[in-house]
Amino acid sequence: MAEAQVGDTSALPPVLAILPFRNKVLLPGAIVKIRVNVPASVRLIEQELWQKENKGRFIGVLPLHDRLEQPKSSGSSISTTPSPQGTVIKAPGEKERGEIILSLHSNKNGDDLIQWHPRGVAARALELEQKIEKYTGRVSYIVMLEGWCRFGVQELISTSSYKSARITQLDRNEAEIEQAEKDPEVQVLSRQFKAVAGELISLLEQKQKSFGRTKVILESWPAYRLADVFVANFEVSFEERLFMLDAVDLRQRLSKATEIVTRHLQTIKVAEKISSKVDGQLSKTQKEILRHQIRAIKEELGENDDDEDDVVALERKMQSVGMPPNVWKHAQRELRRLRKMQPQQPGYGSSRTYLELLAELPWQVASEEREIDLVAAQEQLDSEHYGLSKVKKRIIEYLAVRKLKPDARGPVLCFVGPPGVGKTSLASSIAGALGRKFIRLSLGGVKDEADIRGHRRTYIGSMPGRLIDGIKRVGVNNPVMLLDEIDKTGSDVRGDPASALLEVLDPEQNKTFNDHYLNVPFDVSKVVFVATANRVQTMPAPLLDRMEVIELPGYTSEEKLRIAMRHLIPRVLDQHGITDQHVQISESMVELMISRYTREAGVRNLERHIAALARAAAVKLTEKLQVERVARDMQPDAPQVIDQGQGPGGIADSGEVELVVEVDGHAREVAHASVHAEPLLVDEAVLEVVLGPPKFDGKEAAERVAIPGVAVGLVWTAVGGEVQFVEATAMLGKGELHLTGQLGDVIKESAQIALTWVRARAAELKLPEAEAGNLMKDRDVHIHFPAGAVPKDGPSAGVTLVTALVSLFGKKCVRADTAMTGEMTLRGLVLPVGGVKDKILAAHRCGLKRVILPDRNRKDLQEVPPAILANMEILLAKRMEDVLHHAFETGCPLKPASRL
Ligand SMILES: Nc1ncnc2c1ncn2[C@@H]1O[C@H](COP(=O)(O)OP(=O)(O)OP(=O)(O)O)[C@@H](O)[C@H]1O
Repeated sequence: MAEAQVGDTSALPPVLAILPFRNKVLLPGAIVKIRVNVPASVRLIEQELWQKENKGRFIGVLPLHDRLEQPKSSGSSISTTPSPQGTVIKAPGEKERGEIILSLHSNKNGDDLIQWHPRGVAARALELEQKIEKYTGRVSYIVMLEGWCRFGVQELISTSSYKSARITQLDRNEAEIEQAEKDPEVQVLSRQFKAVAGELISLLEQKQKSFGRTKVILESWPAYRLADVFVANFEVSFEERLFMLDAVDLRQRLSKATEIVTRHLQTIKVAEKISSKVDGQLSKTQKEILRHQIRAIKEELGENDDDEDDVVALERKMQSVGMPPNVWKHAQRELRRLRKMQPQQPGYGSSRTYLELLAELPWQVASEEREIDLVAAQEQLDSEHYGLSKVKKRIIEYLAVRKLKPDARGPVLCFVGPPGVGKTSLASSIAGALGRKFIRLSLGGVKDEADIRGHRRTYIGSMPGRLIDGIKRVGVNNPVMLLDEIDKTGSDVRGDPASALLEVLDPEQNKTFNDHYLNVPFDVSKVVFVATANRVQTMPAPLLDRMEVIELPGYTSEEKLRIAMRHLIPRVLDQHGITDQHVQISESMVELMISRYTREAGVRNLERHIAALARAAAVKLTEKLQVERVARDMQPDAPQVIDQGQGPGGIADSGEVELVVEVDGHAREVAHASVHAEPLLVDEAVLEVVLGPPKFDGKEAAERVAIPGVAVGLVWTAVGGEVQFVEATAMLGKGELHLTGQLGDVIKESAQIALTWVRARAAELKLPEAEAGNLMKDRDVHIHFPAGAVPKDGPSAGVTLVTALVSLFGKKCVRADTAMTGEMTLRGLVLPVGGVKDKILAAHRCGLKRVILPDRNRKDLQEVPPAILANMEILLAKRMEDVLHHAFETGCPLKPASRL
């Protein structure tokens, strides 16, 4: 026999024992688990279900209302029949559905009104479990009930134990259902219901991933049965459940179920939306809570740094600096990143430093440019610098152009000259004349492009380049920026700094200068660039091309004297807090300092020596102050007034009547002592004490060339010209040439040429016979360039080498006041050399009076200050014979080749 299915009404008895469901409804197909402990119901379960022979028996589950209002329906009728077993309540006829059977159900107060619903559901027990309380022995049951089919109550019979009802079966039999399902309306409604039910299942499946079985049921079960099951499983009101229970008509049931399921679906969707929002809010709140906790922990540990507040302050600062919009966007992105990080997190520090840089850069801040006053500028230049009239003229021209066209894209001024000639201070005077801030970037030794352009932030320890760093330090975007020692940048594997400089100096590109660290463009077009270099030869051509070179030659002794008297001494004394009342340096002493203590093109060392004298005077003054203090301390009885002549020692002579001991006592004490301190009178002895014995005495050349074999040459270095001695000596040997003094290849070759030339002309030069012979065969020649630690190279030592060798073998001394320079060919031609002006200045500094130059360097003499030319004898030579003719003290064996 086929097993009965839910809804199958064939096995239903006409009378069912009634289990009341208070305010609850069991629907067909639904499964509920209930605990039964009300005595009447317990008896029902025992008698109807617990007995073995009753297995599979149906009971009726009938909803029971609590204190419902009296139904308004006039058609409702209550019929209660007292019987020996109890009261019989007559239900209305089957047609009058929805009416309620009222019953008086007495509780303790005896006044509860309860109402039986006229329709219920027959149910079977799927599981049954008896529970007996341990102490009281009370019996209860756990019953799992399955709703089977709807019934209508015809008559409710109250017995002493529990109620039962005469019923009529309501759900249709199979044939009727088949018929009903053919109704197009039912079909549409079924489809609609299944569609929303399917949607609901899919949604729930996404959330719980365990609705596989439900889907199968959805596909295989008829819609009208599913409707009951779905509604049974939702939280719907009692009234709606009752409605479903009453909905025997399939159309009614399906449309109500569709409505309920749709509503449920909407509720789930809205709930999801809300919950996702709430989730977000929650996580924000959680973050806030975490932040509070971290702060509390830090406070507890005594590390209360208000990082968050700092970030807010940083943001505010960034807002106020007026970044361009694209930079501000970029900064905000970075700020968001920073906010997400903990201060301990790697990367926090670097991100913060980066943002601080963005906040500190002067995006909008500029020095207020004042109207350029050319007269004032000229006065300022004159007051700060002696001489240099050509340079000053060019600067004034430059300023004039800027005055007419402030954004003029003129070439970058580049001051070229030896150290200490005032390149840096001229640049700062330009800044003063323009009314702009001044910043100096030292580029000496910069080999890495990243030094100019910065390291990308991916590198650990990355930094902005010097340019951006300088702009940050100076705090304005239009300073005068000095690119100091621009010739000392060199390129290697780390890139070419010069190419980065090109971008900086190019007016087309520097509007959007891109520092690798900064990673956003910065406009450096308003910066006025000025460069300095010691020499132009080493500068890359494209860089040089963008500059206007202004040469600053070294100073003559006379100029140095003027500079010292007018500028250096007053400035240095002021820097040391003293005046010319404390130290007196006469012109003759400055001259001594220039000639005996310095050998430089500029005035840097001279300034240093003056500073040493100023320090000595300061010490003297301080000592005097101390003496006065000791003296005062020794007079406890005279705290207010020191009478003239009463005080011990120096105080008695001071003529002072006031003892100063107030708040600003020190300043007044200094002033007091100042007036009466003996000035330090600088004389030769003081110079020796303070500066040490003279480094140069002017006799050096005379002493060194006193032996044959020594000649004085002139060389050129990056820091200007220098005097260089060449020493040659001969000894028994195999005719070899030895060279020492850290010489380069070119200078070694020059020595070889010189020796060959002398050997070839031994007879012509009338060198002593024996010497000439030995020179050819068994003599080794050693040529040494003193200052062996300094590398030397270049061709211009040629004539000096020949002169030294001729002196050696001719046993004649070279004139002590003569220096020479020039490259020499094997045939004896003297070729021009570079750096003539610097070389002549060097000779002048060393007290040499005569300079022998290649004839073809004649034009270079125009560059030499006339004051120097006036004091020196310049001799020009076309051939080696001319040089030798000029060089020797006691006449040269060779006749000069040309008339000079
Ligand atoms: N013509 C001058 N008049 C007054 N002072 C001068 C003059 N020339 C140089 N000085 C002073 O000499 C000192 C050195 O000058 P500065 O530093 O400008 O030299 P520099 O040429 O820039 O040297 P470097 O190449 O080493 O940087 C400064 O104190 C400067 O004021």
